[in-house]
Amino acid sequence: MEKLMIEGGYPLQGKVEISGAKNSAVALIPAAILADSTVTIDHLPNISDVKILSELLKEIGGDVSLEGNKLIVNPANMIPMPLPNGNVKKLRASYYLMGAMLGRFKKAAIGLPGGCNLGPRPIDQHIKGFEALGASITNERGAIYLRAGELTGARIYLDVVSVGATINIMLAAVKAKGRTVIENAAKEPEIIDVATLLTSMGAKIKGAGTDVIRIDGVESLHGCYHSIIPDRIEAGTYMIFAAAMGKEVTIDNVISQHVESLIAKLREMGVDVETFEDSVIVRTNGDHLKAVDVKTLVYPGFPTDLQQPFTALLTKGNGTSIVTDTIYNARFKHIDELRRMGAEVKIEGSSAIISGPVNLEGAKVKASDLRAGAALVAAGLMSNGVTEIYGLDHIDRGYEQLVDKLTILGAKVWREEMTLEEQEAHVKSM
Ligand SMILES: CC(=O)N[C@H]1[C@@H](OP(=O)(O)OP(=O)(O)OC[C@H]2O[C@@H](n3ccc(=O)[nH]c3=O)[C@H](O)[C@@H]2O)O[C@H](CO)[C@@H](O)[C@@H]1O
Ligand SMILES: C=C(OP(=O)(O)O)C(=O)O
Repeated sequence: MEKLMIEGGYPLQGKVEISGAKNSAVALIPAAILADSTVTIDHLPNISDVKILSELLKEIGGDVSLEGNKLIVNPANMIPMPLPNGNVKKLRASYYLMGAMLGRFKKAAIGLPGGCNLGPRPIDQHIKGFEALGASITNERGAIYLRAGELTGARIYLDVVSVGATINIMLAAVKAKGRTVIENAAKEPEIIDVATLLTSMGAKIKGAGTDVIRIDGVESLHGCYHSIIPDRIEAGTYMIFAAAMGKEVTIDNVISQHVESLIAKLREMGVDVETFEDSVIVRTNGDHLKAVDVKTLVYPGFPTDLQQPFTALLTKGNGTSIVTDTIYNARFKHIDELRRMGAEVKIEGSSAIISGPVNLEGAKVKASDLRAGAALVAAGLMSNGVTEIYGLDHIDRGYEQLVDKLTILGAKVWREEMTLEEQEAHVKSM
C-alpha cells in the first residue's frame, strides 16, 4: 500500500498531456459486448477502472487484450455469466454491464455497483428504462437480475437528468425492436462519445448530446475502431492545479468547449486562460485571486466532479466563496481534510462557504474518494511543508500517471510505501 507525498510551494510550468476520458472509457468498454466481432478502443487512460472492466469482459468469456492504451475485445464467445460479486463492486460503472448484457443476451445478473461514495446514488432511472424496454428486474441479495424475452423500443422520460441512465438505456436499446426515445437525456460529451462508438458498430442513434435521443434498433452490431475523447475532468483538474501554482501551464489534448464553465470561473477569479484548438494555457501570478461563487449543474454547467478540487483552489480566493453542489449535495468529504490543512470552510446544507485567502500547511490527510483526492493534491501543491495523502487507490481510479505528469511540471511529488502501522491505521479508518 502506498501513500502520495507532496512537498508544496513549487511553481508549476510547462506542458501536460491529458489522457482519454475515464467516464467515456468505462462505458465504451462494456459497449463492446454488443458487437459480434472485434472492437478496438484506442487512447484509453491507464487507470484502475479500465483494468477492472477489461478483467470483467474476460470473466464473461471475452477475448480481451489491453496493450498500453489500446483495448482489443473480441466479444464473439462471451456468455451471460452472472456477476453478482467481485470486480463489479470495485467501480461505479460496472452498472453499464447491465445495459450491454441485457442488450446482447436479453439477460444479466450484476452486483450493485461501487465507485465514489458521494451520498445516495440510486439507479432507479436505469431500472425504469430497462423495464420500459420490456425487461423484468429483481434485486436478489445485492445483485440486480434482468430478464427479457424480447426488448422493444419505448418512449422513456428520465425524471432526473442522469449520465448513467442515459448511456445504460442507449446500450440496452440499440438492438431492441423498433424505436426508443430518451427524453430529458443527459448531454455530457461522454454520451456523444458512446453514441459515436455504437454508430461505428452499426447502431442508429440520433440526438446524442441533446436532451432527446432517438434510437432505431438494429439486428446486429459489428466490430470497429474507436479513439476516445480527452478527459475533461482530468484537464480541469490540471487547470485548477495550474491556477493554484502555475506560472504558465499548457494543458494539451483538451477540447476547450468541454471545460467552458471552468474557464469562465477561473477568469472570474482573475486567472488568465487562453484557448486553442486542442490545448489551453493557464497563466497566474499565483496570488490576488478573487473569491467566486459556484453551483454545480448538469453539462454544460459546472461539473460536480470538479467541485472538490475547485473548493481547494478557493482557499486562495480573496474573500468569501460559496460552492453549492446541486448534483450530489453531500459531496463534501474533502472539507474536513482541507480544514486539517488550515482551510476555513463551513458546510451549510449543500453548500461549502470558504473564507480566504489562507496559507495551507502540509498535513496527513485521507482521500475518501477520487475527486476528494484531487482536492487534496491541489491543497498539497499550495501548502507549506509536506502533505501525506492516504487512500491513493481512489486517485488511481481516475488519474493516469499523476506523479509523472506533476513532476514534469516542476512539482515535488512522489509515492511512498506505507509503514505497517500506517496501513493498519488506514484500514481501521475506512
Ligand atoms: C462513471 C461516470 O460517468 N460517473 C459520472 C456520472 O455518474 P452517474 O452516472 O452515476 O451520475 P448521474 O448522472 O446518474 O447522477 C446525477 C444525479 O441523478 C441522481 N440519479 C441518478 C440515476 C438514477 O437512476 N436516479 C437518480 O436519482 C443521482 O443521485 C445524482 O444526484 O455522472 C456524475 C454526474 O455528472 C459524475 O459525478 C460521475 O463522475
Ligand atoms: C464520481 C466519479 O466517478 P464514479 O462515478 O466512477 O464513482 C468521478 O469520476 O468523479
